[in-house]
Amino acid sequence: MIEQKGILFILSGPSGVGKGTVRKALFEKDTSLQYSISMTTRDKRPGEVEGVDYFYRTKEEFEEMINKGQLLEYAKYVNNYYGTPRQYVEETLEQGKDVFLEIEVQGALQVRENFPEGVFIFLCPPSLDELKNRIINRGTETEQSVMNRLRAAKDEIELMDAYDYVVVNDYIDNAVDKIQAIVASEHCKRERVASEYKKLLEVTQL
Ligand SMILES: Nc1ncnc2c1ncn2[C@@H]1O[C@H](COP(=O)(O)OP(=O)(O)OP(=O)(O)O)[C@@H](O)[C@H]1O
Ligand SMILES: Nc1nc2c(ncn2[C@@H]2O[C@H](COP(=O)(O)O)[C@@H](O)[C@H]2O)c(=O)[nH]1
Repeated sequence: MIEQKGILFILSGPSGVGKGTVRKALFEKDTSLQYSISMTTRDKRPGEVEGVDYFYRTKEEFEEMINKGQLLEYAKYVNNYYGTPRQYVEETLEQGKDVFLEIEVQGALQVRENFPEGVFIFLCPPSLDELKNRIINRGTETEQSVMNRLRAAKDEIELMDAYDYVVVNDYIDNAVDKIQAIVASEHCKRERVASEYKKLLEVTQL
């Protein structure tokens, strides 16, 4: 019997495009996905909860995790560190469960190096004007932070060709449906490969 590992899905895209909103709506429909909670050095926003939205750490604590190799990927994004704790992802995949990362683009490209078999999805805004409106209307960022995030967004959007899928977040439900279809299709692909492999093993044992 061949044990199947889980699939690693990476949802990435510029700040404010709607990754968190789409991920939460997706998780209401698909309860088989496991969300990997990131670590960050940024300040907690009102309403955010330790261990739910992020693990909030000091710069020193974060750098210690980097030095101990405890992060699967990390990036410095607009003056703060963000990273994915390695242990949770590796153990959950080993248990055969799918893991879902929601991270920015530099980090996604690092994951690509270590997990080329991951499924990389770029969430794209309908336009840069709409992206700007979404970040501003969310009301979490200073004017300076909005500018920094939009500057980063232009570089990030240029890298969308490095992804397996591009989903435009025009309407939340549309984006969720498309990501659900990607998840289902990736499962079909892996099952087909596993069944071909099983047949090959049976033939070679004859
Ligand atoms: N399809 C959509 N149409 C209109 N507004 C949207 C849509 N998707 C998300 N939003 C809104 O855009 C804002 C930014 O969304 P969200 O916080 O989910 O983005 P994000 O990509 O996770 O941002 P960050 O990377 O900074 O965490 C929120 O106010 C959210 O309600
Ligand atoms: N490389 C990583 N990026 C991450 C991670 N967790 C979140 N993020 C991304 O950072 C920006 C800013 O987030 P915000 O919460 O301050 O708005 C955004 O694009 C997130 O998706 C991570 O573990 N690694």
